[in-house]
Amino acid sequence: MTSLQMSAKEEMVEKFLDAAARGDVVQVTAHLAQMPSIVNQTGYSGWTALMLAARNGHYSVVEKLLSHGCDKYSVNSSSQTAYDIAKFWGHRHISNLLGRTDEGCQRVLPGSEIIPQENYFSREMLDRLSGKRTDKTWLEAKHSDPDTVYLMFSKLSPMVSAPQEDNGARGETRLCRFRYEAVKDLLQKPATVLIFLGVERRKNPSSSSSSQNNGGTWEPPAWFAVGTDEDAVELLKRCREKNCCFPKSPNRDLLKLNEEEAGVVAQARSVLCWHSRYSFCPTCGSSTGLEEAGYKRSCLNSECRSLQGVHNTCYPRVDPVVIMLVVHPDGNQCLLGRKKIFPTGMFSCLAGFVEPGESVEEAVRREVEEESGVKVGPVQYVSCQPWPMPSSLMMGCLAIAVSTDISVDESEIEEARWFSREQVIDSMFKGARPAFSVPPRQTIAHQLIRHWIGINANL
Ligand SMILES: NC(=O)C1=CN([C@@H]2O[C@H](COP(=O)(O)OP(=O)(O)OC[C@H]3O[C@@H](n4cnc5c(N)ncnc54)[C@H](O)[C@@H]3O)[C@@H](O)[C@H]2O)C=CC1
Ligand SMILES: [Mg+2]
Ligand SMILES: [Mg+2]
Ligand SMILES: [Mg+2]
Ligand SMILES: [Zn+2]
Repeated sequence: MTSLQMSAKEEMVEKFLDAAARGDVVQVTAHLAQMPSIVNQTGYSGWTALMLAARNGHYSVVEKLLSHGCDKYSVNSSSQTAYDIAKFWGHRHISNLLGRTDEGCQRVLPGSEIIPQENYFSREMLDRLSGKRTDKTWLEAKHSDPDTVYLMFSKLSPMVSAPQEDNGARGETRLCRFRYEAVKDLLQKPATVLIFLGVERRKNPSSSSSSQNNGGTWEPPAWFAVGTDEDAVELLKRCREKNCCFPKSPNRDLLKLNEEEAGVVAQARSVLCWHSRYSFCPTCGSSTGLEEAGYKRSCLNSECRSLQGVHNTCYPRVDPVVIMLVVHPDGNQCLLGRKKIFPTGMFSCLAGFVEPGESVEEAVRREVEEESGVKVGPVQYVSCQPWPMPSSLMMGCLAIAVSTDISVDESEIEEARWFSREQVIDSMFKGARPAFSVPPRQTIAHQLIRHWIGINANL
């Protein structure tokens, strides 16, 4: 290309940008017809036609540019999108238009089809066999089966054998497993809650297993959770393993189990938490009784409305929560926040409960805007994590910001910041001077951040 052609092209770009800034939709259309690739060009100011039209409130030019595939996520030298500019200058109709959801994931997150890692607490080691929950004969036979495994919970905490920290041992924290003989007295007590968790998924009997059903075929061992109010010190005496305890801090101690046992605990703990909170019927206040091997609680008042039809008060709760890594429109920064209760220096993904009648995508947009003031456009689901404190289901998403100014909701978030990809990599892989610390690897927050780095690494 000669210098004369270059300047002719530059001249055309400047004329196009000028038309957009003046709101001359006829001229803008003519330029786009003559040279479609002009749509995302920037002039000397580093602003696109969309930014200029947004600055001056020219709605029809903005519409025209968007209809020609203009990139609404590009940023000027101050990291502002056209959305930011329209909002700053008070052109609400334009910021609403630019804030609408549509395409955009592929541009900001190319390669986002990468399969995410499995999350902690999500592994299903047991087959839940929900059909057996109403089969009393089968369940009773399993109770006394010598292969059946019982897990013991006190105050919603499972008995574990923990490695001794003082002598530097680095063993694994493991669930203590009991046989029928060691718990049968507890099963007779009215306050005990017994939950059928499922049967092991393994297909072949090990040499020590002898469990058979009535037809004589081998069946994999069944697992139950026992929730009891008995004295914890006395309960610990029942176990032959060393260093047993009921950990005090679920948020910290339950993250030390292996993946398989963590999955079983996620199931057992959430159901036990629900029983501990639903002793009385939320509809009429009468006492409730346990049914279906621990998966139902029904009101004992025969007149109660909750006994007609399907009532969600009768079944264990799952509370949906959205958790999202918000990606800057430039694709190279992400938004992380910290709550006051976080350890010093730790930043994590924003999160919040889904409200009734709300989609996952809308919950992501609402929570991000409430907590950080940042507006989100496209939302992409990545993976989820059961979080048994007490019964959240964390739905992990990547979300693309359409605005970049931060204004935190101080009642919930102490600080929120954009971190560059380099800062995130440095913090995650313990670089020389990490800007912050990341949440532990067992959290979906950690995995979402890692997932985003993985996507970017493919650029
Ligand atoms: N696994 C992970 O990586 C992470 C897990 N989490 C979990 O997500 C949950 C939700 O995140 P937040 O930012 O606290 O939510 P949030 O931003 O919605 O604010 C929490 C507030 O929402 C209200 N709320 C609405 N529905 C509720 C419900 N069903 N249960 C309890 N409170 C409810 C309460 O006033 C509560 O204080 C947390 O409880 C936490 O356990 C949060 C961040 C990371
Ligand atoms: Mg919130
Ligand atoms: Mg929150
Ligand atoms: Mg909320
Ligand atoms: Zn009732």
